[in-house]
Amino acid sequence: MLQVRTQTISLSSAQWQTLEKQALALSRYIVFESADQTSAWYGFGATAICKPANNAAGYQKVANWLAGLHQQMINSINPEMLAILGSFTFMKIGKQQHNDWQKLRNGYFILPRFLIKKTAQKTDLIETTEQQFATADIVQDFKQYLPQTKVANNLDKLSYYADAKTWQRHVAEIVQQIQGRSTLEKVVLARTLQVNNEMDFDYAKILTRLRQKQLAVYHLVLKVDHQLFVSATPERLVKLTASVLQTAAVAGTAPRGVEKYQDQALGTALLQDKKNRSEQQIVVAEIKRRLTPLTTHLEIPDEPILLKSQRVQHLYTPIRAHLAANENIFTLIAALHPTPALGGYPKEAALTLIRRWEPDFRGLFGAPFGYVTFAGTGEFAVAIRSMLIHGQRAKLFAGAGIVAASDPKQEVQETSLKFEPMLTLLQ
Ligand SMILES: C=C(O[C@@H]1C=C(C(=O)O)C=C[C@H]1O)C(=O)O
Repeated sequence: MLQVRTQTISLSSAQWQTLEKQALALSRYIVFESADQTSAWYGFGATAICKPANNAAGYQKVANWLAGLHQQMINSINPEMLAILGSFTFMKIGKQQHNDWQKLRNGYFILPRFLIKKTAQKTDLIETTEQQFATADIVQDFKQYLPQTKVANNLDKLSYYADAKTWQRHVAEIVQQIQGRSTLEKVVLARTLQVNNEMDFDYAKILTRLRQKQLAVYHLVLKVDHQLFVSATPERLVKLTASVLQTAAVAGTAPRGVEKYQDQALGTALLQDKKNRSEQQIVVAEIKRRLTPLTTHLEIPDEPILLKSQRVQHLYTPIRAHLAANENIFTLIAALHPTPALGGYPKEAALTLIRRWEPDFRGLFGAPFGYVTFAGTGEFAVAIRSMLIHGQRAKLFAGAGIVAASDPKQEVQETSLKFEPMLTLLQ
């Protein structure tokens, strides 16, 4: 049996800061803040957990788990008020490469013990339990549940390690393969930057900087035991409200300009650049092909526009459609992930090259991270601009789309730029 209750609450920003410090002392804490910053979910602790396993059956496993939770629910609440949150993995890969990701290696979904749902209008606290509620008062229960924390005052002393030379050679190898194989068009290759600290990283400070420094992007956080995964991504995989879905083709990258005129010039050049346009067109065409059997009223604009975040801008095509009967958010994710924005084209050939040439297992990097309500609505972002931290070590991930016309040196620069959102949270 599953018991649920909710209450509208109000939290000052000072109370929120204290609350998040306490949350980070829990063994599980999860955050999904939408890119427009008008809605957010926060999950504290866990009433139930599902590890999807990193293969295609994982989507169905989470769908079944959610349906089972729904059946056990004995009281009736608005099903939009209750959600599971979590992440799938980027892809299936050999066992030995899972080490770094520990409990996250197969993906991780949580029915939180307490949830906070924030919208522009109100903030709600939601409690779930498989037992009886501890007290009659939900706020009292929440306070008792949160651990008391000691405040760490860590002075960071950082060192960096990235093997950009080797990666550049791998990019050159892939460019050659694409040029030599008429069927292979694009491969997204990622690299990592390791940042070591003399002290443990201060997780609360990192999340404070995430809100201060990374604007107009999704904020994704998943803490399990001592590991913290963080992403500040501009990229939506899918949002489903009632029966309307929204997704996007995001690919092709240019820096932001310091001055407005520079920024506009860089944006215009990106919109006119043949290599970047073809990189992005591959994504648009493939999303269209994959969504056609699952949807009706598919709307795709002819021309991309620009999607700007703090340090980079991308070519961006917003896509809308109506969901066909019998489809749901899980079948959408299964069809869409990974789009050629993160995998490549054709998908299987690209994934084979990623397995062969990437030094690190992607884990949750580039994976679908999001929430699904008990009404079946929800949203998943693509967890790029992300890192995995464990105590004194942080591993940052960044990838770039490689096509026949790619210059390996430029791809190194592009991925360096894509490390910055996470670097600014550490420095
Ligand atoms: C893979 C990343 O980004 C993706 C690749 C892009 C590109 O190749 O231009 C642009 C946006 C994202 O779809 C990343 O940021 O790590």
